[in-house]
Amino acid sequence: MACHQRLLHLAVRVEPVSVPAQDRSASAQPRLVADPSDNTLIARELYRFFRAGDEETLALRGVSLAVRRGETVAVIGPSGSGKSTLLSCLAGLDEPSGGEVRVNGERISHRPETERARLRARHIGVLTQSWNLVPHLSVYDNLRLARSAGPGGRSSLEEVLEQVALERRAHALPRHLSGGELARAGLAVALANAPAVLLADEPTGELDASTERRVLDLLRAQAGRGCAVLIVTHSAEAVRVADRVITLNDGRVRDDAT
Ligand SMILES: Nc1ncnc2c1ncn2[C@@H]1O[C@H](COP(=O)(O)OP(=O)(O)OP(=O)(O)O)[C@@H](O)[C@H]1O
Repeated sequence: MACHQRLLHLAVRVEPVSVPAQDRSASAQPRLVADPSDNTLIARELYRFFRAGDEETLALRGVSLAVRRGETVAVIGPSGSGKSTLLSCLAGLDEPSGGEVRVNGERISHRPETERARLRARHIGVLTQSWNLVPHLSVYDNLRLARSAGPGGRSSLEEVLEQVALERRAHALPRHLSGGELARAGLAVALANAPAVLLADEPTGELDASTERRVLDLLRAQAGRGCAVLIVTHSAEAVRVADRVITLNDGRVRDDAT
């Protein structure tokens, strides 16, 4: 069998099944808690195979994890270890080749893209370094747009802006914001629909130390409000504030409890 066929075979052979914890290796074992409803975000045995021309990569090799309500988890690992691929699969932005992702009890993987987008809008806030801001809209209008795409939330948009201490910049355009303000505006957009899960990909990469700390504090505060927060990061500070650290290596999990 050609190499890519072997990899694809391996990837699609993995069934999205519930494997008893004792049957899994310690490294792949999701941290399932006694009350399964506390596991807001669950990934089981995720595989992701890429082929670009002759180049074939198995970016995720059986990644399992769970994040509870109110928990902040940092995902670290060397460049190319699969962190962003994992986040994309968790967010339903990408489809795993095998395995499954559940958010708030609903399966988000292996569904049509429109269905994944609907589930993401309902359950997940995503924060990336591009901040997901429409450049010609004010911070407030960006927030309004994000809310119109989802189920809304109990807080008013003004309250969401207060949560990230940006109420005074509500009418500013993104290009007039500082780096820290941009990060907080991106966070406000991610929070527009009161998500149960907040996924952040290198949210503090470009920020100075004190701004970074402020953004991390805001992410942790969301966990304090009951969100399950997962941060992909290279930042030692993010690792320090996390309740738990998951290390990826070559597409596999090594779970280091902190
Ligand atoms: N769309 C794609 N097509 C082909 N290969 C991809 C694609 N996306 C990711 N990969 C490969 O999958 C592997 C994991 O990439 P990923 O971006 O997830 O790593 P990462 O840990 O986030 O890296 P970094 O810390 O540098 O951002 C890498 O070998 C990468 O080249």
